[in-house]
Amino acid sequence: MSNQETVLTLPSGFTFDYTNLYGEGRVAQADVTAITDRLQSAHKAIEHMRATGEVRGHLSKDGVPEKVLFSQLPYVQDGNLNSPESISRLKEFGESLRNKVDAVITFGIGGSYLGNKVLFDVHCGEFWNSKGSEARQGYPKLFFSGNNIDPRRTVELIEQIKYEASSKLNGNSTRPYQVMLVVISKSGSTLDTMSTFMVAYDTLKQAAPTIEVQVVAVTDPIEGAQETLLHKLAAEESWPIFSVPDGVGGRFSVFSEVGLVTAACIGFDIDAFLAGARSMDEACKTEDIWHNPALLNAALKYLAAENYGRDIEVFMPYADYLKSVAEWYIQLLAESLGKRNDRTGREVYYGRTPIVAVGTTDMHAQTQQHQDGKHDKVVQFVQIASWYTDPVIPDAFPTAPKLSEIAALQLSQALNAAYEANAAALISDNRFNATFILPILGAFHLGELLYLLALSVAYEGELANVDAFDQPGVEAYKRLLGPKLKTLKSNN
Ligand SMILES: O=P(O)(O)OC[C@H]1O[C@H](O)[C@H](O)[C@@H](O)[C@@H]1O
Repeated sequence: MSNQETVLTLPSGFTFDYTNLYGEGRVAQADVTAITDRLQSAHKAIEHMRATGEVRGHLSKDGVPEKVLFSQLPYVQDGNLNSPESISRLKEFGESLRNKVDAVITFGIGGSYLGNKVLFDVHCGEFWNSKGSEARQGYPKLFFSGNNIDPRRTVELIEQIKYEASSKLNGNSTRPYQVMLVVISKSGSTLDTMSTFMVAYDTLKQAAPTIEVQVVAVTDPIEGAQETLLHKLAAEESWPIFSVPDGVGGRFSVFSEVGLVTAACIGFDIDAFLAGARSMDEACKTEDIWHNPALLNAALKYLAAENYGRDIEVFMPYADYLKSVAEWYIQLLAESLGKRNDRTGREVYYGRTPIVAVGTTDMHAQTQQHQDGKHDKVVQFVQIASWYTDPVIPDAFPTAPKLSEIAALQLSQALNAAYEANAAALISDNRFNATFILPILGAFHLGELLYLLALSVAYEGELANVDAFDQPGVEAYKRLLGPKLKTLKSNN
């Protein structure tokens, strides 16, 4: 098989290069041919999911049939979860913060955090909060909390906000420092999120009049007997509410108001992001596996695990600001596919253990294991084809020949050479790897990438016959944790 046939490039330029995953000694043509019928059934099942929201065998936490609606999110239409009206409301919300709100703290964990962090990293980078308001185009600083119950960081974040509110950093402003707490929880009562939120809310409220606190809630909008605690609280306190819609699990919610609220707070291009997701969804409507990136990715990873024992997936972008995509993917892969039972109830212990890595960073840390450890991994690279800024390495020390050797190269050339060398070294010992290539690092291609991965696990759930949309395993510790907290409180 020639190289050309193992690279799938979409009209947008988004590319899936699976040269080092498919062919002689790798996942073979015969492996794919052997599951032709199952690929077709998987495709039909996903078409059915798109059209109706129904996924065979999927039950909610309460054991009742539940729709799966994430594939509707890229389509902004009246009557859809994302409608022209809801998107306008988000944009107006974002605009209303400009030059008015100094800092936003979003509280959330799992699906209520990971996607938001991706949008923040890609749009804002590392230094957003150190920039002046003008460089942020009037959008607020943005901090994350609730992603752990860490006492030290929680206190340090609050101290930082108080420090920022001091007149020195507040541009000697006479008005109070405006802080917006965005509390995100689908279930509305997650310990990590709510405990840190309550600490911050209470402490920052006490800093009045130097600090003024507003709260926005993002939660399941359902009312009545099943209303979430956060929804009830928001209604009582008159906090604005955005929705984590029914049928959209946390790990798929970056395309819903969960991710889009954060996007609005920082001026991230919501339209381009959803357009990218939409464009990927369109590309994945063909049943021809060789032209459908999500089906192809799912099939190759499934076969690599089942037929070749490659049941660890190292997700390794060559870009600092995509590390959070790897972290987001951890939850997506682990909660969707890590299943004890298949849909018939048979014990299968399915799934691939996800690992976060970053190139080139982890070439100096993990690569030893990838190259010489067990043959049990697929390394999934992500590469950026073209960078907005790309300095040339200067010949700063001409008397040092070793350094002069790399002078005149652009940083991206050095980065790409390192990636290519890593991929080639791995495959030279039959260590499976594949690469997603984004033409540039921006909202559209990010939407393509995240949506591809989300749809891919939906396909793989079908191939492995597991429910990709539940997470019963996380209930085990929760059943122990609740009583533990009660005992602690009664002993205090
Ligand atoms: O959004 P929340 O209801 O607060 O849930 C946050 C997270 O909680 C649990 O850990 C679930 O396993 C995750 O799927 C979820 O994303």
